[in-house]
Amino acid sequence: MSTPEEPAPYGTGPAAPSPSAGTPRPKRVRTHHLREMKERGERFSMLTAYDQYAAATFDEAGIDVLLVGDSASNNVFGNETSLPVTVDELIPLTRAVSRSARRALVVGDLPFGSYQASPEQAYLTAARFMKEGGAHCVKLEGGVEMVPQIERLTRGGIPVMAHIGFTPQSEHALGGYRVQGRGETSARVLADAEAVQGAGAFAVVMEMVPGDVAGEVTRALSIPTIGIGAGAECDGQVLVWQDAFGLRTGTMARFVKQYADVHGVLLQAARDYADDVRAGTFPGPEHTF
Ligand SMILES: Nc1nc(=O)c2c([nH]1)NC[C@@H]1CN(c3ccc(C(=O)N[C@@H](CCC(=O)O)C(=O)O)cc3)CN21
Ligand SMILES: CC(C)C(=O)C(=O)O
Ligand SMILES: [Mg+2]
Repeated sequence: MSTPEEPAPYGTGPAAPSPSAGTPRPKRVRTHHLREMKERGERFSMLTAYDQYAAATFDEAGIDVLLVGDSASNNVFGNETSLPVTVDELIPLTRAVSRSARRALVVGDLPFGSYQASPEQAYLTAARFMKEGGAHCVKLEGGVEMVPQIERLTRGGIPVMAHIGFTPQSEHALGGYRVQGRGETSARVLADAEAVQGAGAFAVVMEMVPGDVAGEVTRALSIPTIGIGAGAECDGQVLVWQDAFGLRTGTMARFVKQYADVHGVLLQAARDYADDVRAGTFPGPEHTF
């Protein structure tokens, strides 16, 4: 009698080969290390990663935290916003990243609709990211209103990174891509930050918050803050890698710095290959059996 084939559970297969395969495993970054870095005044870096080679390369480069962002909705699946991406779509990407990162802390980003309804919904979703995706912790968007969810996950052994300021999953409620916490609304950002810390979050992302407000929040909190469009006073920084390394083209948010032109490199490589095939110069004798 044959049993239906089940996927191998996370961590049972051989590790995917990486550029650093064969060298001893570096010490894993853990949530408490980020807090210790804050206490020592050391900055840390976080990037998105959605697949094996990005994860292995960023890990080798010493990026401390890899976020399997719900921004995969735009940057992997081609949607216009982060709203349509599902848990079932994100979990295989999370698994690819957690299998490929040797040192970095891997964060699973809970997508829209998978945790807002209740603390129980949040726990069941987050547990899937940990069990099936191999994530070391999860991220969710929201401040004061997410306290019950953060408390539930934390009590259940799931470390939580919060995300306040501009929260893309609420872009329709917030009225578009807008800086949050200007003027008198800065009190809201500080209240959200203190609420998520009080609920047990180990870190908090602040997105599109004025630099002085982000600085004030960073000094007020004992947990590390991670900025994206939140100035230089945060304890860490995060960017979407396709933005920072120039795979994505077109208009970029002001907070993006472009470190490379991956789009240009890929475009030229693909053109050269197409030209070679058309001209009959690839494959050569050295590529032929
Ligand atoms: N590729 C990518 N990069 C991101 O940073 C990102 C995603 N995708 N997907 C999910 C969210 C959406 N995010 C966005 C998207 C656009 C702006 C933007 O256009 N900002 C403008 C307007 C700011 C304002 O009006 O004050 C800017 O100039 O920064 C910001 C954040 C951040 N996240
Ligand atoms: C931009 C970061 C913070 C994010 O949440 C994502 O990429 O999904
Ligand atoms: Mg996100």
